[in-house]
Amino acid sequence: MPPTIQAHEFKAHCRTTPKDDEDETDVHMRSKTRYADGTVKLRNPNIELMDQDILYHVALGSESHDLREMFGDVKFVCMGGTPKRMENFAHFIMDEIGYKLPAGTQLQDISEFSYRYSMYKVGPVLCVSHGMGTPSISILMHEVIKLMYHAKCIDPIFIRIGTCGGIGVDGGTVIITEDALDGHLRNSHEFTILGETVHRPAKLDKKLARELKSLASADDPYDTIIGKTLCTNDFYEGQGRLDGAFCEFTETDKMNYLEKLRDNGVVNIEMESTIFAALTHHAGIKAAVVCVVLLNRLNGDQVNAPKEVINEWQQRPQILVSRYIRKVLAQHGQLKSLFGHHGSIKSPRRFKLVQQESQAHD
Ligand SMILES: O=P(O)(O)O[C@@H]1C[C@H](O)[C@@H](CO)O1
Ligand SMILES: O=c1cc[nH]c(=O)[nH]1
Repeated sequence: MPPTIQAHEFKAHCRTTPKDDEDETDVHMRSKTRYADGTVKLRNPNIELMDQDILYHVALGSESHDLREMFGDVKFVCMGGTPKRMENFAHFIMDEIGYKLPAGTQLQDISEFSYRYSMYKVGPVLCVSHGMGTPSISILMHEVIKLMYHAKCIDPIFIRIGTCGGIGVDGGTVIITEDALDGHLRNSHEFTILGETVHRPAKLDKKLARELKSLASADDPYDTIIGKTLCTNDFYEGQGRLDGAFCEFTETDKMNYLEKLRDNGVVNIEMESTIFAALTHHAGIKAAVVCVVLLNRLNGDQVNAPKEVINEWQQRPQILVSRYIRKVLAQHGQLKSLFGHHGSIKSPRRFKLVQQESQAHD
């Protein structure tokens, strides 16, 4: 049984959140979120007092599984909305980093029996689906951050691979988030904890964003840009769409709003970036968000690109992230088979074959 913790003790333990306008230096943050050997330290003293920690929504537990043995080598946690995208990414990254599964085995959905999220592990890369919106990704992230702690992972890097609507940006463009903004254009995420409003900075790693951008190739038949991302709690009214079940504003209101976003440097809209940035920053985890644009919202609301086109677009953030993973592994002499110089990519055609294979296994 977990120990009982008095409310005032709990508050004293947990009230480490900086105020709105405060920030923490990297050194201060590191001492809060890392042990001396670089393994993840939780900002919650209750967990280590518990006999076991059940990561219910990913169907894992600190006593039922040897989490250190299973996940201790994880360096990159890649997440995206759908189970299929993350399964495809797992197959793709396996090929890209030359990772070989033990003979006679195939990739398995580790969280299959949670019936909530999907999780695949390819050597140092964990590929997890997070569902749609803040509540879904928030639950997943608490459990995955705890997983990093139980597994004693060293300095893991989290990357969200998503889709979004563009503001003055065409479908197929890849956008790396510079700052994640909430619906009030604040660079923070608003939590309600014990009935109180708490803001945590929605900070992503700027250096990582620049590094990802540097891996875009002049030969890519699409643009890769960096900009601000608006995060909303809804796809329809929350993103100023006229085509939801309800709409109580005019097209002019909508366009004025989108123009205002553009004037504030917002280039895309999605639904997870502020919570993703806030939780990773609070955990001292380096993180980035890379999304592909499905439509230019200045031209409409409906996602009407053909399925095959959308499928090809969704591979683009994955290609960029795989270049980054390959580069880091190569720097550490951990790339099992190097094909071409680091940062080079396989052709999209080859990726398609990998996807078809994985679909054939469905
Ligand atoms: O990662 P995905 O493609 O799920 O991200 C965006 C934001 C919402 O989750 C969803 C809305 O269609 O797509
Ligand atoms: O317009 C869009 C497209 C994808 N995801 C979003 O949240 N919005």
